Amino acid sequence: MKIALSGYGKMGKIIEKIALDRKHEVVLIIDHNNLDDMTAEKLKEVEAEVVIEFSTPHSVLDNIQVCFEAGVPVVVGTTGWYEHIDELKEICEDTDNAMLYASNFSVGVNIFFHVNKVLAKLMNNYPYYEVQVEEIHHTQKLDSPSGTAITIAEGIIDNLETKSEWKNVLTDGHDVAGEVVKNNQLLIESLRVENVPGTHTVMYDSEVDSIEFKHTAHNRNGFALGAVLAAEWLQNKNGFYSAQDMFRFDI
Ligand SMILES: NC(=O)C1=CN([C@@H]2O[C@H](COP(=O)(O)OP(=O)(O)OC[C@H]3O[C@@H](n4cnc5c(N)ncnc54)[C@H](OP(=O)(O)O)[C@@H]3O)[C@@H](O)[C@H]2O)C=CC1
Ligand SMILES: O=C(O)C1=N[C@H](C(=O)O)C[C@H](O)C1
Repeated sequence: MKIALSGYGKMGKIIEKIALDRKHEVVLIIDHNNLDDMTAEKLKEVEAEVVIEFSTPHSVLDNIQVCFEAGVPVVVGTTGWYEHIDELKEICEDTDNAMLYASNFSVGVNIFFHVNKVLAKLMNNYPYYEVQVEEIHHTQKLDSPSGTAITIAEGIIDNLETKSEWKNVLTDGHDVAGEVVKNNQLLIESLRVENVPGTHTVMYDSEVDSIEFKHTAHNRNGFALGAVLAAEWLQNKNGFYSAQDMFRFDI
C-alpha cells in the first residue's frame, strides 16, 4: 500500500520501519518541517491509499478532516481528542469515508481491554473491593489520562454497577488520598516518569487483599505493528471503526 504518515515522532518513525518491512511504500511524511503539505491535493498527488495519523491532540482533528476531504482512509492512533468521536463518526459516515481509531493498537492491550470488562462484571458480586486505574507514561506525553486508561475506565464503568464516571488525577507520585473522589467516580491516577512507553494497572483493593491486573509495554513496537495491521485491515472498507472491530475476541 502507499502510506502517508501524519506525525513523524517516536511512533511515526517506528511505523515507517514496520511498514517498509511489510513491503509497503511510504509516499509522504508530515512533520514540523512540512506541515503545509498536509492537504487533500498533496495526498491525491502522492496517491496515498491510507494515512496513519500519530501526531498531537492539537493537530489530529484538522488532519483527519484533510483525509476525509481527499477521500483517503485514515488510521488514527493519536489520543486526547475523544470528546469529538460522535461528530467525527457522523462526518465519516455522511461522506462515505473510512476511519479506524484506537487508543492502543497493541494486541496485548486489546486482550487486556477484553479481560478488564469480564473482571469488572465479576466484581459486581464483591462490592467491598474498591477499584482504581493507574497509568504511567513518559514525561513528553501531552494528554492525561492516557487514551488507553480512558478505554479501560469505560470498560469498567459499562460493567461495574457502582461506577458511572471517571475522574483523573495527574500526580507526581504524591498520595492521592486527599483528592475528593465521589463513590460513583472511578479514579484514574496518571504518573509521568522518564522513558516509560506505557504501563496500565487496574487495582481492586479490599481490607484483606488486593487484586492487580497490569499491562506493561516494553517498547513501542506493538503499537506500531498494530497500526500498520489496521491500515491493511481498513483497505477496501468504508465506515467508522475502532480497534474492537479488528481485534475480535469471541469468548
Ligand atoms: N494508539 C496507540 O497505540 C498509541 C498512541 N500514541 C499516541 O500517538 C500520538 C503521538 O505519539 P508520539 O509519536 O509518541 O509523539 P511525538 O511527540 O514523538 O510525535 C508527534 C509528531 O507529530 C508531529 N506534529 C506536530 N504537529 C503536527 C501536525 N500538525 N501534523 C502532523 N504532525 C505533527 C510532531 O512534530 P514536532 O516534533 O516537530 O512538533 C512529531 O513528529 C500521541 O497522541 C500518543 O498518545 C502513542 C503510542 C501508541
Ligand atoms: O503517548 C504515548 O506514549 C502512548 N499513548 C497511548 C495512550 O494515550 O494510551 C498509547 C500508549 O499507552 C502510549
